[in-house]
Amino acid sequence: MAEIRLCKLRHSYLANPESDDDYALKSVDLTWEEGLAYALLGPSGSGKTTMLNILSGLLTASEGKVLFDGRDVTALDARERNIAQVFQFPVVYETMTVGENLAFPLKTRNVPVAKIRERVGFIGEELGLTPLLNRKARGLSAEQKQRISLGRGLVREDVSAILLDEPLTVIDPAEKMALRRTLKAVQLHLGVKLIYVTHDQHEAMTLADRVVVMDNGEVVQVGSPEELFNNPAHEFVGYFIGTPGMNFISCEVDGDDLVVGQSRFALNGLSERLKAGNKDLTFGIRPEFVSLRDAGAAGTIPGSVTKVENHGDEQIVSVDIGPGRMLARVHQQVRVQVGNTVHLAPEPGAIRLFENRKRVDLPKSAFGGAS
Ligand SMILES: Nc1ncnc2c1ncn2[C@@H]1O[C@H](COP(=O)(O)OP(=O)(O)OP(=O)(O)O)[C@@H](O)[C@H]1O
Repeated sequence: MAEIRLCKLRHSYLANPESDDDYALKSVDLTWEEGLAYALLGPSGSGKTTMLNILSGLLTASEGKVLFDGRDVTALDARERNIAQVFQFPVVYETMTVGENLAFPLKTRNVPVAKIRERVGFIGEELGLTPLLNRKARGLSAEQKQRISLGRGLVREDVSAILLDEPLTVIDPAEKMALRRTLKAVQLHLGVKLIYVTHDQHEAMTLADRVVVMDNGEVVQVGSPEELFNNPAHEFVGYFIGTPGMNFISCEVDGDDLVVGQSRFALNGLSERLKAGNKDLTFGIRPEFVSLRDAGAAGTIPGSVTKVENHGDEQIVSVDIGPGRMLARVHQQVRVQVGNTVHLAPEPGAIRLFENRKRVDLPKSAFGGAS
């Protein structure tokens, strides 16, 4: 399986682009490693499909190169790149049997009959299609048809990567989980590079080894699901990943402290460095790492509860702390009501600081208690 590199890639759908705003993709440099499952995650219009189509060869980028194992394939079409693509709507031949559908990409490449039989049997088994091999595709469910689409890509031993563009969109909710599990199992078993486009963070986080987060035509961060959750490189990632997303509160440096709402956090000698830069600082903490205290203490921020949302065994508590709102995700047994005054205690090791929306690299011991 090939390593894929995108070098200085830019794409505009306009004939004469003038500013950055005219580009659907703005300068992307990215390496897709062998054998890993990737999710391409971002909101609508962020450039995911554009990137996928450039990878597959359906679209030629306005600028830049696509390299497969160092070979320049920028000018080659999808077939010459050995890329298989699975779209939102399954692409199957309705009048053919499932087995004939799976065999089709091999027949058109004149693969010997015995080999075709072997590969169709193998892939049918991998995708749970064996009992359906002799059935006509017509009348099968969308989920079964999407398995066939996937199988038509996987059946070729020389396939460089399988690109999937929101493949679960038309699948019945009850069947989504099963297909996602099959995808993950097949990817692990066959070691094929999988690139999966989605705007659903849950899908991305459960399926991928690496998530490529896109916003407004740019790659904002590439990382494992854990990295994106624990160390978002950019406020957008902190906000987009997580349910609910990360809390962001505007803050400032005063003397040796970081001031957040009415609280001061000792910065352990880092204030000079932060003062030296631009002052657009944001304090970030995930709701999962905020607990509630009845009384003020070092390391807490006072505020007034404005909303309590019940989520089964947990509740999301919304607290007005003056310069903004902070959410805490706490256990159902924590007793809290709208109007209560609470003291929010962010876990010091989980506090992140952002300067001009980008995360500041700080040692874990950066934050002391509040005073
Ligand atoms: N064929 C096209 N012609 C002109 N503009 C296009 C075309 N396809 C996409 N765009 C524009 O390029 C930008 C990126 O679109 P793209 O479809 O790549 O985003 P996306 O993240 O895949 O969004 P979605 O999740 O809605 O499919 C958008 O502003 C979109 O309007």
